[in-house]
Amino acid sequence: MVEIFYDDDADLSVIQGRKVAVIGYGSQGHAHALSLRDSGVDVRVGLKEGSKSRAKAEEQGLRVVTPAEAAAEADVIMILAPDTAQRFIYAESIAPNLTAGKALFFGHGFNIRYGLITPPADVDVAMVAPKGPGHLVRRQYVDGKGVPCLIAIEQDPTGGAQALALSYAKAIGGSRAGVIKTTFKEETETDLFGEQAVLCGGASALVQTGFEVLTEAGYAPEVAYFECLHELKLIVDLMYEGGIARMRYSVSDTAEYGDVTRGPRVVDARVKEEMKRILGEIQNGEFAREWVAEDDNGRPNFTKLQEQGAVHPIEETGAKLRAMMSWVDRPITETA
Ligand SMILES: NC(=O)C1=CN([C@@H]2O[C@H](COP(=O)(O)OP(=O)(O)OC[C@H]3O[C@@H](n4cnc5c(N)ncnc54)[C@H](OP(=O)(O)O)[C@@H]3O)[C@@H](O)[C@H]2O)C=CC1
Ligand SMILES: CC[C@](O)(C(C)=O)C(=O)O
Ligand SMILES: [Mg+2]
Ligand SMILES: [Mg+2]
Repeated sequence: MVEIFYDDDADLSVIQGRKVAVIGYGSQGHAHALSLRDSGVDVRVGLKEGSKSRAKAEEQGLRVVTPAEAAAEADVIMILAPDTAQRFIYAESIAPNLTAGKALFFGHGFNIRYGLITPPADVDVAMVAPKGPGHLVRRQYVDGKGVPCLIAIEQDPTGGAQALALSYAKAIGGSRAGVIKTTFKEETETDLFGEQAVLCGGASALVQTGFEVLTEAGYAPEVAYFECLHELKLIVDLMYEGGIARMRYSVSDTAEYGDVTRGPRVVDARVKEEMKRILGEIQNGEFAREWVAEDDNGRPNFTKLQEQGAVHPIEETGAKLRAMMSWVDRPITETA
């Protein structure tokens, strides 16, 4: 059984008594820094000279210093820069300032799990990993709700790492929804699997392929868009609120019969075998090696695939239709 913690299990004063550095001000960084600040925590943002994010962080009332200055001032250092940049930031700016008794925090376990960062034994190493995109982490916090978080403790020389991680999770709203204790290994491997096979990779490929099948068969792209993308959110909202059972309760019998008889033909045994291969590449480090090398080489393949995705016909159809729905096409947070 996993351990789940809620607001009453976490003491906000622990993180309020520390100085926190948030390195990076992107999707997660802005959400953590603003919500920590709003929870009464002494927070500074670490960004390199000339950073594109600096103006936004300052406009939003945060003090911005360099990553090295932030790491020197703070005793809790949360790295929320891209996973592939973290080992360089760590070596240049954090390691020289990581004195005994400080805490090094991560929002995802990639660099620890794959041995790209090796902190000294006399610092706490922990993770607070929200299970949702950073902009929604912030939106939920502002709305008085929260995105569930995972916490993990890799090193605990002070004996206080878990209380500190729970307190941090409370400050960003995580313990309103629930904080599950895991390990760096479990978080990293499941997170990568989820985003590749189901949440991002699986879902995008399913939507694009469904749209292609309908439009190639001569159906209107607008009808195909509503059917394969727009309505997906409405269906997933029902799953989110009450599980697959609630979704099946709400759709017609005709839809439910099609679901249980045709769904397994789309996601069949071959797809499951491919998902297992993808999990294997995550577990044996092959994906991490490929991604780090791709980034080191200037991301040629990634850039090509991003460009292909951006010009997929579903994007043009979607942009036109979303412009007609003011409540759909909006910034994802006030601060984004
Ligand atoms: N995106 C998400 O919702 C989730 C992310 N995570 C994890 O959170 C971490 C952060 O991810 P995410 O928020 O997507 O990251 P982003 O790609 O949004 O981070 C961009 C930010 O990092 C800054 N940055 C980039 N390079 C450096 C550098 N060398 N020194 C200092 N700052 C730098 C950028 O500055 P500039 O503007 O100057 O380029 C920008 O402020 C990762 O570990 C990720 O796996 C976990 C859960 C969900
Ligand atoms: C699903 C993608 C994610 O893992 C996340 C938002 O949780 C990420 O790395 O961005
Ligand atoms: Mg994730
Ligand atoms: Mg992820």
